[in-house]
Amino acid sequence: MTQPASSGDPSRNFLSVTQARCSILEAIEPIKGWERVPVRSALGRVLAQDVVAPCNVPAHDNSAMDGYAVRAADLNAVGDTVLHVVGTAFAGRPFSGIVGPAQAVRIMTGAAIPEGADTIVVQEVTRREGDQVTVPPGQRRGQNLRRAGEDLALGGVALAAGTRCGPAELGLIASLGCAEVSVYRKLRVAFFSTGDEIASIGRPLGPGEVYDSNRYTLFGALSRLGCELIDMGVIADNPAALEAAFCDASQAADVIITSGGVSVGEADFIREMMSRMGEVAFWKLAIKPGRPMAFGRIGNARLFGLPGNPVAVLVTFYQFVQDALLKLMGVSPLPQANLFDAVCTESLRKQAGRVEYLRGRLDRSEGQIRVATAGAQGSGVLRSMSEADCFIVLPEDCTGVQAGDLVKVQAFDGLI
Ligand SMILES: Nc1nc2c(c(=O)[nH]1)N[C@H]1C(S)=C(S)[C@@H](COP(=O)(O)OP(=O)(O)OC[C@H]3O[C@@H](n4cnc5c(N)ncnc54)[C@H](O)[C@@H]3O)O[C@H]1N2
Ligand code: MOO
Repeated sequence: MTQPASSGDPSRNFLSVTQARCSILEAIEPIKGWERVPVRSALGRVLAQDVVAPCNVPAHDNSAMDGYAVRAADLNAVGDTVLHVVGTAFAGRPFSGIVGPAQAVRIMTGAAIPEGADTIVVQEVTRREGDQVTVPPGQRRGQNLRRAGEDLALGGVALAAGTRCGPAELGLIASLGCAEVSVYRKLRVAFFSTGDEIASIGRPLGPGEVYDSNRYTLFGALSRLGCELIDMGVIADNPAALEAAFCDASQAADVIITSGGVSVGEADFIREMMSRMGEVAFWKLAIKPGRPMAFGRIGNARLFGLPGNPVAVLVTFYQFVQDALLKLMGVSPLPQANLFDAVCTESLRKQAGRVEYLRGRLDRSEGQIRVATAGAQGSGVLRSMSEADCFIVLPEDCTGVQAGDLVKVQAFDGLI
């Protein structure tokens, strides 16, 4: 899809947030390369192949409780049963004999169920005298047993390709005895800031300059995703330097992310350069902040030209770029947007025709989820972004909110 040139009417040619998300996700496929890595190195990585269980987990029937392994057929339905204790089974040190009629084996949690036994009686209800144990009525055949393969069955898919590995997945892979897994190679992301006024940290600001914060927010967001970063620094509003940067980035990276220069100002020629060197599918969105955001490609590299305003960078990153990167990294299915209702404690002005993302703070006290804005909402105000714990998401058709109205919020937990 290529967005038509502006007709001069500012309300036209703005792509909706939903359309933009869909066309970005439709346009990209997971990268192809993968590698074998040791289990611990798989943290945060995406499985490129199913992990098929090479054994049962647990490997053998075992006891879920400390107690006695018995034969249900021996137990009296109404009165007590006295059994002869013939041995002990520890976790890792099984009882090697067979439990015969009227016999029991002392057993610990995790120990293999001895042959002949089919039921575990929990220690607390029994009475032990010498080598005899008294079992009360009311036991159920098969109780307190963990069956071989009840967690993961031999030959079954323990983890599907596309799963992003967290702590539970590392443990699960280890529980199968696997030392290595196949994961997609790391996504290579090149990023740079643009603008003559952008100064790198470490030197005093010149007249009219601002310190580059976008490369640091992007560094943080991309590092969390586990991308291989190619930080290309700050590129001035100079066509030759920009062209060289795009050329290098498109050869080295799967994805190029820039900030600044995508609006309509006289030094905003990033977008034109992107179109000349590659292809820009669209660049004007019905969103605030983040209205000028270019999506396209240069060569084989996907391209996200984010706006310069620091909060617009973060909003567009989390609403469009992050899921696109996850899809490229092989994640399937993509995480669901964590949207829920909250009572807005203040009135908010809103212009129809665009989705607005306000920085909010949630209050979950007193049995109700409430939200208020987290300070000044200008697109350059990073402080309120840092103090926020959610976005308040006001849909396109909303024309304002009264205090006490329900609004949709998107918590930063799991998103940022
Ligand atoms: N006539 C119009 N002007 C603007 C429009 C518009 O539609 N018509 N859109 C506004 C919106 S919305 C945004 S967002 C900005 C985005 O413009 P650019 O992507 O061209 O961004 P710049 O002009 O380069 O910078 C905007 C702002 O952000 C500061 N900035 C840029 N890079 C960084 C950085 N790496 N670290 C910190 N701060 C940065 C820059 O100094 C500017 O203040 O355009 C509006 N204008
Ligand atoms: O959309 Mo701009 O990103 O409002 O500041």
